[in-house]
Amino acid sequence: MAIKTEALSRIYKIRGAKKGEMRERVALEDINLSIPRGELFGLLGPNGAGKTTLIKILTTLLSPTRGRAWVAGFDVVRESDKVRPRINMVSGGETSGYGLLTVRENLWMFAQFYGIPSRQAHQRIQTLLEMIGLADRANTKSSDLSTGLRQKMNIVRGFMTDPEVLFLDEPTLGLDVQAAREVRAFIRRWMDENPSRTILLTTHYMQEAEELCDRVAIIHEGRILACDTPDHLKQEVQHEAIFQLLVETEQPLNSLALENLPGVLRLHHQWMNGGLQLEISLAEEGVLPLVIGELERQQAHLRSLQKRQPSLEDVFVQLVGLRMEEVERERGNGYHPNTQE
Ligand SMILES: Nc1ncnc2c1ncn2[C@@H]1O[C@H](COP(=O)(O)OP(=O)(O)OP(=O)(O)O)[C@@H](O)[C@H]1O
Repeated sequence: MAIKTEALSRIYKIRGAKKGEMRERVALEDINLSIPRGELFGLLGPNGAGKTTLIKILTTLLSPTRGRAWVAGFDVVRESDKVRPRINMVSGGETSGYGLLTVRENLWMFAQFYGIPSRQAHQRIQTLLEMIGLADRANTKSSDLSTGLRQKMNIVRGFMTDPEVLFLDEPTLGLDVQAAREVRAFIRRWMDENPSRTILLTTHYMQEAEELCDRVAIIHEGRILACDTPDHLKQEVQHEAIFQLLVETEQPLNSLALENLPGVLRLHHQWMNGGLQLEISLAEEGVLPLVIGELERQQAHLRSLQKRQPSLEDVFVQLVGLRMEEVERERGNGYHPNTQE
């Protein structure tokens, strides 16, 4: 196993409202994971689910409160000195390196920190810069790079040591569609080049988990709710018929009346492009005429109707009862600026 955890838990002590009062916040509870070598494993969950805490423990930056974890066969607490040379980590949105140095100089500096022999370092930097599409900016000061290009430099920094196990915490956070696509393609290519490489990636982008990961664990409030291949996870909701409807209406929609129709499993609605977009999960397709009838009764005019395949978002909703963005909104810390959607 590249990564293994047994009943791993982490509790933070936080100040309570009263003076001197300390409270406990459970960030991870009884996490049991077995990730074999060669797997690109995704941890999918909203902000605050415990993803970063888990990565910090596995990368020896934080101690667990209970339970044990092994990375590359070594205990992350007792043998942290053996774990560290075998791993690397990249976090989305981080700014590593010095702005005054060029891309190549920054990467060279990190190669020296990591102890990579000079000739090998030069070669790896060049190969990785070409692979990720940054070779033409090698001599640009990193402070002059856009967010996307700076993140590509960080990615090269993480991959440069050719780690046995690589941890990517939200690697495409805040990137535009094109940059995110290039970073994902780079990650997949790196994995395909060597079957013994392992990546644990965290994300709250459903599509990223679905597209990139061999297996995905859905994590919420410190617990793993489901863990399987994206296809197997989606099979759980495969029997549902999911429709996207765009309606025009002058008056507020009585969504409760729609939700209470027999056979309607879930309903989500939001204003979009001047109309109201409804996403509705039905026990079977035959329920659709009832929905359309109710919309007509409410004088909501149907502008478009589309059936769509179930996604990991539907799996999340089925497990948690809310969409991921609703969980994040409820937490009150807003939604990450999601430029990819
Ligand atoms: N140093 C800390 N002290 C107290 N509570 C913390 C600390 N770090 C994280 N937490 C809390 O632990 C829980 C899990 O946080 P964590 O950062 O691991 O989640 P996450 O899934 O990585 O989300 P994000 O993407 O927002 O970092 C949250 O409730 C968070 O507020």
